[in-house]
Amino acid sequence: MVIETYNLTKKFNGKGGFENISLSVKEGEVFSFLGKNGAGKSTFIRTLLGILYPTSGGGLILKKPLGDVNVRKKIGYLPELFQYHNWLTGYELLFNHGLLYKMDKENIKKRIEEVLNIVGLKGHEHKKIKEYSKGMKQRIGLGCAILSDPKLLFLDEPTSALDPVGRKQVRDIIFKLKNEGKTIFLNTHLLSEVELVSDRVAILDKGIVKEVGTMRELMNSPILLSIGNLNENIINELKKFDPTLKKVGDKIEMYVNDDEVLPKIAQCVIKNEGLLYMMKRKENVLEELFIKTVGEGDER
Ligand SMILES: Nc1ncnc2c1ncn2[C@@H]1O[C@H](COP(=O)(O)OP(=O)(O)OP(=O)(O)O)[C@@H](O)[C@H]1O
Repeated sequence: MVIETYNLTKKFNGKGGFENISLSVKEGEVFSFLGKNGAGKSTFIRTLLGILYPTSGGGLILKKPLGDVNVRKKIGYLPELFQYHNWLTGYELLFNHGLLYKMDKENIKKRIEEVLNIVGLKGHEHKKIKEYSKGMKQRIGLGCAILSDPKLLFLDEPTSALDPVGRKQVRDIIFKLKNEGKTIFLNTHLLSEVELVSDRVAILDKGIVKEVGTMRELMNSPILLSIGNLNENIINELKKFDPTLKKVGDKIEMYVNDDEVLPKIAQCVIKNEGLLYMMKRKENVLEELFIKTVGEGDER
């Protein structure tokens, strides 16, 4: 495991923060922490990084106790609302970041070239950051986070402030990093991001983990089929797969939860000369689960 926590709790004078979080993150996975504003996501990352001292409980990062100074060099962190040094060029920002990591100068120069390609800023590195768009600023922030080639990356709301194009660019970088074998811990409140990039998700509500699982476990999304050219035989046979199937116009609509039955349904449709008009997963399942879990009330 790359991250393990045991009943980890951080409170501020008994309030806010998060409590009793026990979870583990495997090497190479994208693990997303999903929660409303104020749920405790940033406090959790900051506690894992050793910036905040836990109130109780503990954990391991890259097999070392939280706060271990040597581990910090192997971790990349893109904080929420990263403060950019607007007067520097992208290149200068990356270079200074490398010096902070105590990398040697030749290595920094070599790594900057790689990082500029990964974050898609090659050709823009000598512009001042004040001339960068929001998306470019977020990508140079990501560049800083990956400069030391860390095994583990913490990204705190990396796409919240971006337009759809900027979001896609950041998402593509996350995929690239995942393909390189990095482990990524992502904080977000954007459900669409979670659906697209995560292997596993935890839903955090007022500091408490309410759900955790793979996307498939959490979404367990039924599949909707619409079938026409009906006769009594086909309806009776399809009822075995979904006893609650409904007639809608001249077609039937039915739901199944298990992909394994799809070939059997296909055989039944073909045998009875039915016509398959639609087959799709039910949408917004994660949104429904999220709202059910955290409620529609205001943040705390
Ligand atoms: N330094 C602090 N002192 C006191 N309370 C704090 C401190 N930092 C966070 N909190 C409180 O802890 C709770 C969790 O805050 P946190 O910033 O971790 O939430 P979040 O899920 O990251 O939200 P957001 O998406 O708005 O950043 C909030 O109630 C917040 O007010």
